[in-house]
Amino acid sequence: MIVQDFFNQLSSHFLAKLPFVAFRKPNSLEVKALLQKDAQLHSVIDFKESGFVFSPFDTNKQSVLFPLNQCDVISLEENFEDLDNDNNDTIDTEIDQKQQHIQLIQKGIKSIESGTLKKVVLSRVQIQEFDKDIVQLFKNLLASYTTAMVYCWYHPQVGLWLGATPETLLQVEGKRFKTMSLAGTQSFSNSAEVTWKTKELEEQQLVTDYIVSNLKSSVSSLNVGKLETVKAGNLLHLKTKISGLLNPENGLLSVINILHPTPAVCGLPKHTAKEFILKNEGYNREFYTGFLGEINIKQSKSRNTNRRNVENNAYTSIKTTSHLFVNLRCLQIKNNQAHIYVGGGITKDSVPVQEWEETVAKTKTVKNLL
Ligand SMILES: C=C(O[C@H]1C=CC=C(C(=O)O)[C@@H]1O)C(=O)O
Repeated sequence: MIVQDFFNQLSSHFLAKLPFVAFRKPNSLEVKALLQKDAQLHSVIDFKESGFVFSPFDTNKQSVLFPLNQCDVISLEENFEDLDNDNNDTIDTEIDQKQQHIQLIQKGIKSIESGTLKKVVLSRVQIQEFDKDIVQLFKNLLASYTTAMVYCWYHPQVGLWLGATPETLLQVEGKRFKTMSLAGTQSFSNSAEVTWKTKELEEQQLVTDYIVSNLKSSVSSLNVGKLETVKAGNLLHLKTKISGLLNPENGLLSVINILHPTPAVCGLPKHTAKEFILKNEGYNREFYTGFLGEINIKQSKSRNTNRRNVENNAYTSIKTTSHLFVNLRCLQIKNNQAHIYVGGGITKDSVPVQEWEETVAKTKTVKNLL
């Protein structure tokens, strides 16, 4: 498909107030869009549906589905130029927000010191004027973040969200699954030498341990990779890849229930942290730190694509795949304003002002493109 046609279709769908999602998975050239044919709001019932899911942080609330059989699917292969948007290095001067967020972090630390809470991820929303073209903003995200899941999601009854997230929640192909423990943040300073402090190493280890111990009884051949440093925009994170085979009795829903929300976006113990967040953050996260992506998509896989082995091409198999991402580094556009959502993991060793600065650095992922 021609680039201009693809984006024109997104624009007309948006103008017609019809639901759509356009996205590009990490390190891929394919930008795909599901254009729902009518404006109906579909909910996910049991994660056995096929289509694109958009789920909130609070799973007591509704997860939205764009059912594959109700959508036109279009796609595009394009190498978007890396624009390197390091300009616009604005310093956040919202003093009220700063004091308020620091107080929230201090409350979190106090609660960790005096109770059962080990870690809590505390966040805020930063609002700024926005009156530009949505499709252009999506193109800028595509050009800037080639290793992230970049998306633009719209439903007239729910809202308009865009983001460039570095975090996979769950990838399933047949019985094979992959997930990751992603936590700990520092700014990227162009140096090959990266050192991590104990606070970040421990914060990320808590996430890895949680995922591994909770998945153990539902999977086999569990493999925990080496600790890596990964770059996401202007930030670095610690990451551990985790993979294995799902036990036959475990469907997508049961694994999502184990993983979401992970201590990378909620905390530990999960329920105490979630309660603390819902009671103290003072705003509604909505879909920030929820998850999004395709579920139960049938894909044909050729076992051998070597042309000399033509007879092997007969062994093409159909696999069901799902790929869900945690909704981070995202924003919502409402009434000509951009609502940018950012947070960070708080532990007993957190320094409130540094945690504030981390959230400021995280806003830049999307703020620099507005
Ligand atoms: C909650 C966010 O990031 C999570 C993912 C990576 C690193 C994080 C951290 O260092 O705190 C967070 O756990 C966010 O970006 O809003």
